[in-house]
Amino acid sequence: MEILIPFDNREPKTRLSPVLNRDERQQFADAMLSDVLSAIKETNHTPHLLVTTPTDRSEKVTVDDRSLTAAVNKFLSTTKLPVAILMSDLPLCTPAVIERLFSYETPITIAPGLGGGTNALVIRDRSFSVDYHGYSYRDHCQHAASNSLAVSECDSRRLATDVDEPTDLREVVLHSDGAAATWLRTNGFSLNIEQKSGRVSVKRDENNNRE
Ligand SMILES: Nc1nc2c(ncn2[C@@H]2O[C@H](COP(=O)(O)OP(=O)(O)OP(=O)(O)O)[C@@H](O)[C@H]2O)c(=O)[nH]1
Ligand SMILES: C[C@H](OP(=O)(O)O)C(=O)O
Repeated sequence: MEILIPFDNREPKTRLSPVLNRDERQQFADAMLSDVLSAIKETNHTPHLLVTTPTDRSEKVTVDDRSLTAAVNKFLSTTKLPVAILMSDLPLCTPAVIERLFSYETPITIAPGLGGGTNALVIRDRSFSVDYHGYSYRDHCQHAASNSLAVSECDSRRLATDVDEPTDLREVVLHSDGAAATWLRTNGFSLNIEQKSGRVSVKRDENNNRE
């Protein structure tokens, strides 16, 4: 099956601005995309990048500079079904969880993100369209219900872990050895135990200042 991966690397991951400058956010977003593509390559599915600007990557590419929702819906209106949509900021994803995503037979499968987003979708019915941002998981479930489409939830920690905010970096360093984790380690990020709370966090080496 084709897996569409929307990717906009013009001004990516703005919520990581407190810890990464623009150049670093672009490198890190690109590393996360590499992890997602590496996982897909270990499956029989075919990646298809939906990008906002041309890319040198060797995968099948569609360039569309419209907003995320508009570009994905345009793609859905013309593509063959079923199709999957997988976000690029899921560096913990593995071939096994990608395969699991396809194991449900309902018209719609959704892997929700922590915080209410929609990290992955499998769409088998043409009456479905996307509406990203906010609590899009709930919106997508409601949209499916209003079209009488059954939904399966793919409940996966790895697919739920989208990297949006500085605290999410901890999950990457803890649970991955891929390109994004390597980028973080190379750029001075390591695990830390907070003295007061005993909670695990990441800290950045002082010699790796983001300025
Ligand atoms: N093609 C396309 N992809 C997008 C667009 N906006 C976001 N994406 C991709 O959609 C996925 C989820 O996006 P977000 O989590 O909001 O990531 P982001 O926009 O880079 O991060 P923030 O600036 O922090 O919101 C990622 O794979 C992004 O690269 C867009 O306008 N067009
Ligand atoms: C695209 C958006 O991502 P988030 O902002 O939740 O990471 C969503 O999943 O609706």
